Amino acid sequence: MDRAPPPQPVTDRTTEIGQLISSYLGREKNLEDHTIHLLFSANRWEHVPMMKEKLQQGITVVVDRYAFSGVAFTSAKGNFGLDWCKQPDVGLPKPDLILFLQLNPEAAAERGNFGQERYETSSFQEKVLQCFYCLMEDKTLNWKTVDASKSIEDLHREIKSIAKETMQEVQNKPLGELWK
Ligand SMILES: Nc1ncnc2c1ncn2[C@@H]1O[C@H](COP(=O)(O)OP(=O)(O)O)[C@@H](O)[C@H]1O
Ligand SMILES: Cc1cn([C@H]2C[C@H](O)[C@@H](COP(=O)(O)OP(=O)(O)O)O2)c(=O)[nH]c1=O
Ligand SMILES: [Mg+2]
Repeated sequence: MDRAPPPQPVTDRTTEIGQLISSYLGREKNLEDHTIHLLFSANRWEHVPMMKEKLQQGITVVVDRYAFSGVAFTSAKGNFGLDWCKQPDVGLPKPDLILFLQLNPEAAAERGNFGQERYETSSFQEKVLQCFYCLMEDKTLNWKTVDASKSIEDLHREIKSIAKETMQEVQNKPLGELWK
């Protein structure tokens, strides 16, 4: 059996920055668009020492969303250049694999937990999706798309297999820096 630690979510809503983000997403607090973008990035940077420590110990780090959501969500607002959006996250630990779980919006809506928070509207999500497609054109990153309409068990099996393959491939490679 694998004894991997539980995945670390990044948006971590427990830090002071995370609490600001959480109240913004819950519409309790309004923040200017540049400000929230930088807070999301800061919330990643505050985890970098811990991530590097784990990686140095040979632990595989699994991150939910990461800088790609940062760029996709802010650039979907329409008044931000892609370069500006990427800049605060330049130099973060570079992922060896980025899994994009593809699911059509109707199926996603049926799964519940949709529509409460800021950004959770179909029209905005459609713009975010286009921004993700744009990010996926970057061939210096190892994007893999998986079909998320499968059952949790089948999806788990597929992801585990891709992850194991990647772990083999990169075990002797140095850690890279994102977008550098
Ligand atoms: N492959 C799957 N098949 C069926 N239901 C799923 C699958 N993956 C997630 N779910 C369910 O869909 C809901 C939303 O999933 P989640 O991963 O939390 O999405 P998000 O991060 O986009 O909010 C949860 O109730 C979860 O149990
Ligand atoms: C990580 C990140 C998420 N987001 C958005 C995507 C989500 O709408 C929201 C919260 O993300 P998250 O806390 O990962 O929740 P979930 O995946 O369960 O919806 O914040 C950004 O706008 N920028 C970011 O840098
Ligand atoms: Mg999520």
